Amino acid sequence: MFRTQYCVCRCFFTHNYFIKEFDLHVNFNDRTQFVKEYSEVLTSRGCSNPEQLIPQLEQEYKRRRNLHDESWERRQLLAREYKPLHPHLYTLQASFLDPKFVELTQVVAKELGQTGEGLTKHLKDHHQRIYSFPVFTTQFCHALVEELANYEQSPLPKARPNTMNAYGIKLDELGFDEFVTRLRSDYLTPLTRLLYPDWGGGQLDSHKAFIVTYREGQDVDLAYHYDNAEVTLNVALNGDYQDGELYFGAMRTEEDPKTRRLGYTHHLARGLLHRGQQRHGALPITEGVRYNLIIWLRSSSIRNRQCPMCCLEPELEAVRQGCGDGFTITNTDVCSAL
Ligand SMILES: O=C(O)CCC(=O)C(=O)O
Ligand SMILES: [Fe+2]
Repeated sequence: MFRTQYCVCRCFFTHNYFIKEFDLHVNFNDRTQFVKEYSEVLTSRGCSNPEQLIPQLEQEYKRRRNLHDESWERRQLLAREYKPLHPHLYTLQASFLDPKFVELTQVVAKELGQTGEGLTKHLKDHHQRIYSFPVFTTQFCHALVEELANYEQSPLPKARPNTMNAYGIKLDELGFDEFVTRLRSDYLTPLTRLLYPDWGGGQLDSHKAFIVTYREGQDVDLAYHYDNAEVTLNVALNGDYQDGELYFGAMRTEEDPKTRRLGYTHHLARGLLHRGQQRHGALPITEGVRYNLIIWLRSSSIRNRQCPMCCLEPELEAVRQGCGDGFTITNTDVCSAL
């Protein structure tokens, strides 16, 4: 018997620590390495004493070490204690989806190909392999935002969605795991198989799904970055805010001239697909609150060969619960083989 275990790459514990005040990603092994490697650049960005940043880096290390176990515990707690405002939202139904999205995925699944009318009618090509299309009905988006606000206002614990966005909601913890898995396998995979075959688009086997929120007094923008994903879906869940556009640059492995950025304005209920390794960021909102659903779509067939964060062959560490960062190892299960 073979057993697949989900893993993280060990670089998660040492790489890509984001220092928001100085808009800098750093690697952190220990004090000496950090001071030696980053003092100069931090000083040039106005940091008077780089050593003062060490406690926050040590705290982030601890958060990362305990992340998967603590996340699993929060998930159990929320399942017991959280009272959903709209319980029906938690099971994906075709009626939540824009009929144009359903048609689009059916056209693609039937392999009518790139020239099929349903494809060109509903899928907008923004160049650089970035595509947008309708995803949900506006009624569904309104109800989901009400649900999210209900949870935000509850006294129950909330985790930051990822290492850069400090505010938002991890959807697996709130009970949306089945929902996102069905969305991924029944609707998104036909599209990603066609559009990103070279990024494992036909072999997506896990995801990390979260809501990012931007509001005055919390995060209002997001620094330029790449995702821990092969392909990313980003859906706008509301429209009552000002500004907050996305901008895209070059792929992570390519030179990135600042002059060649592609802008994108979110539209309520519309989704955007892009390669996770294409650099992007979000400009500040100037009014209101912005809620977006982000799904980092992952393919172990791609990432088991090269980690998208350290760019090396991943050094795997199994997680006890959940899907880790979507890497896998397959073990022979000795007990069941006996
Ligand atoms: O703010 C957005 O719409 C983009 C968020 C994003 O890029 C991310 O969370 O990885
Ligand atoms: Fe991103």
